[in-house]
Amino acid sequence: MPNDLAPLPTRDTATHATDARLVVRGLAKTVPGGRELFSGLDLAVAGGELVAIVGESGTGKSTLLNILAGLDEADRGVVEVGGTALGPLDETARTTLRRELIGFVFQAFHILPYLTLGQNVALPLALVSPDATRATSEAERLLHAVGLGGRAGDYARDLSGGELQRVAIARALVHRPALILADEPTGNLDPDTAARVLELFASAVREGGAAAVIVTHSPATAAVADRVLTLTATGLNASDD
Ligand SMILES: Nc1ncnc2c1ncn2[C@@H]1O[C@H](COP(=O)(O)OP(=O)(O)OP(=O)(O)O)[C@@H](O)[C@H]1O
Repeated sequence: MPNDLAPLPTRDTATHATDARLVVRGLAKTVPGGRELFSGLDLAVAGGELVAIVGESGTGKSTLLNILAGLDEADRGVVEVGGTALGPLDETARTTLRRELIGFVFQAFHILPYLTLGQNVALPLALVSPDATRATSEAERLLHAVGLGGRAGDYARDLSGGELQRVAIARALVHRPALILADEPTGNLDPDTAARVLELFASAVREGGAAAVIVTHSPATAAVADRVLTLTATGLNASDD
């Protein structure tokens, strides 16, 4: 599949020893009340690699995803996406980076109810590419892939929770982001649909060369990942199973 999106920002080779699309170093976060969610967390995710993060409720998985997205701040540490450190960026530059380099499947990143499914899915690509025809056709292709072929003209306000989740997955993939962040991406789907959508998600990540981080409680979702890491107060640990 062609990819004529803008090139990733130039990498500072002096500080990047790997080809990781996502690099996290020494991340620390203490929440009000004094509880430490993580202390000195390190993570590198390569292009085409899918990492699942699991862990008990309240260990900070969603908070970590928000920090990786530049939506929340760590107390210490560095997050680099596509070779660019988020910390020094102002809010405008962070928004631009998020738009160009990150695809989200978050509950909070709502599908817009008064746009059609096609418009919702095309939006991230339309924002970074002048080729509206391509954005429309890519959106239709991805809607078909998530089982919503022929529904591009329907309004998002009329969809079920599981249908909306599939639209969110299509929307996260459409602009071929460097990094895909997903929070329980199949949480509202029946097992068969979840398996199909996960398969699409995993092959889009591998073929498109994105780095993907998925937070999940679902063993079936974790099973498609290349690495499963468990978040505890001491950091991210490789899972035994
Ligand atoms: N800004 C904040 N102020 C106070 N507490 C916070 C803040 N952000 C996160 N927390 C707390 O940090 C903990 C981690 O929350 P988070 O939602 O990241 O956990 P999680 O591992 O994703 O949990 P779950 O699996 O239940 O979704 C929770 O106890 C939450 O209340």
